[in-house]
Amino acid sequence: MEHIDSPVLKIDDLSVSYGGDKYSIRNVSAGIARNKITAIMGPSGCGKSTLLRAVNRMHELYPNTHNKGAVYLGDENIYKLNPIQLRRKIGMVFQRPNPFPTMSIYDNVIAGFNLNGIKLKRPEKDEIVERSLREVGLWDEVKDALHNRGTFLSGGQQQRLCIARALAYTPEIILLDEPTSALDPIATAKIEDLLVKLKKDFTIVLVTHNMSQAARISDYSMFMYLGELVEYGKTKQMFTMPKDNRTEEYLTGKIG
Ligand SMILES: Nc1ncnc2c1ncn2[C@@H]1O[C@H](COP(=O)(O)OP(=O)(O)OP(=O)(O)O)[C@@H](O)[C@H]1O
Repeated sequence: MEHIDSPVLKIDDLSVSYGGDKYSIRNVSAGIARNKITAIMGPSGCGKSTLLRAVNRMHELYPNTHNKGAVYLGDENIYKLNPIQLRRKIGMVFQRPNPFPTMSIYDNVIAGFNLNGIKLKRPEKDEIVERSLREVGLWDEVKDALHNRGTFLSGGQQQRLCIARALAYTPEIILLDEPTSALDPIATAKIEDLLVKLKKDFTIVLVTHNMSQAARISDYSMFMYLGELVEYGKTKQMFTMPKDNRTEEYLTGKIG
């Protein structure tokens, strides 16, 4: 397994169950490299989303979950933090662009603050909205329509809006669960370019089914299989010289 010096996040022997003694991921340990893109790959049901959710405690939104092990953000075990505070530091973007349908573009960007009862003055809100929309390359496209609903945007624009919503909190880490699987190739390419740009300021962890996407944009890759982290290393190395048989079989299309 890849050793990461001074990781921003350290996953330590983590197992997660949605109920009973069946664990959907088992004994996962890995450091996540700061200001890099880490891809999580593997066949359907291998536990990619579960691992991603466990890193900002979104899995706890399902009933009966429990976990063993720990995840450290700096020196703090995230399971000892307040989940709302934690999700300000580790944001999440989902597969389907999900702007709040009744809210304007402007309100979508600052939704996290409003929903959590954080009061901001108008100039602060304006500043956060403009900064976040600029960061995702959407400002020029929407600056004259900020008070229109976000759902009028194209799928790719909506997904960039959802990334802007995550960035509004200036998190340390952004988790993305198959963020381009509902998008066409042009919108996908824009999101991929955006993620490569964003890694200068943020650490990115990306679940993807799309091996060529992982190869194109990630620095490190994890290969998961049946709930286990089978291989973790530099993406180039994993794609050219996988160490585990199962990784090779997945990359060559024999499993998954
Ligand atoms: N809310 C849930 N309740 C119970 N079991 C779940 C839940 N979510 C996932 N699981 C189970 O956990 C295991 C891992 O699922 P997970 O969604 O993490 O895999 P995945 O690799 O992300 O799959 P996919 O690529 O299909 O999204 C599967 O066996 C799945 O059935």
